[in-house]
Amino acid sequence: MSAIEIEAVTKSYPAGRRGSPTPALAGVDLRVEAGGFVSLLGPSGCGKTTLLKAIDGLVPVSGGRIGVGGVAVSGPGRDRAFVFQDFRLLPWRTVLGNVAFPLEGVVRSRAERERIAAEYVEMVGLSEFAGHRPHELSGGMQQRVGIARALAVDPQVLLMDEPFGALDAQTRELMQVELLRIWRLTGKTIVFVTHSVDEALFLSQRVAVFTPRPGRVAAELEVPFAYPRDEHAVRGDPRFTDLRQEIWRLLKGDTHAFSE
Ligand SMILES: Nc1ncnc2c1ncn2[C@@H]1O[C@H](COP(=O)(O)OP(=O)(O)OP(=O)(O)O)[C@@H](O)[C@H]1O
Repeated sequence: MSAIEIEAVTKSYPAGRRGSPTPALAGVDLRVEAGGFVSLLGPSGCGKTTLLKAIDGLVPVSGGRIGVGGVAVSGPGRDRAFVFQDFRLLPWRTVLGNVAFPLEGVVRSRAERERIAAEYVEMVGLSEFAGHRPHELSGGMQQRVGIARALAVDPQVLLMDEPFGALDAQTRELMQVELLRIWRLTGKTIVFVTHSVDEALFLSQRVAVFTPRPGRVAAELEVPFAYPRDEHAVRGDPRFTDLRQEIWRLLKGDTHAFSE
């Protein structure tokens, strides 16, 4: 069964006081199977974040339909959680307090909230830092907190918007390996927005390449490497090079790929 079904989704942002409406999405069709890992790649401004927010129910679509777990999305819900590029942690709260935050209003007992939060803090390898505040952590550690916070409500779907975009190259690679470990451990469905072709190919089972704005899916490519993936083996595989070239060809606007 598909966890996420996106059918003919369009989105146009209303005109500001002087401008005209901005068409952001122009008929997106995409399915993500339960437990699947799909990356969205596309030129800047093609509507990737808009689509992710629409799946989260933060942005209403103008047309078409989005279903999650067989239910039409009409607003945010605990079956979906968002991971932001800029972490968005509460600076006055500890690591444990940040991860426990989304459980407020869901789990009555504070002790129980902290028990659940501690479980996810451990999952992302930060138990030692549970009492630290965000400013005492590196960027990679802060994003681990962001991931633990997203997992804390036990969502079906993780929506990740360039989550490693603000990290240095070495930390980014470590976080990619870490994310695959967590994905395999939890079985979540992941939709992952990135600007990095290599990151999309290393992480996901499928890559959806978008057209320039207003975006729609120009092509979907299956990534054939078995998990657990070894970075050096993947990068050294001739199929990696072929897929990489194919994606770059699409991103550079191969007219045939972008025509109807
Ligand atoms: N709240 C908004 N109001 C008006 N226009 C918006 C709003 N949010 C996004 N847009 C416009 O919609 C289009 C798609 O934006 P979006 O952020 O979804 O693209 P993106 O593919 O995620 O871009 P990037 O890769 O640069 O992050 C852009 O032209 C953007 O200016």
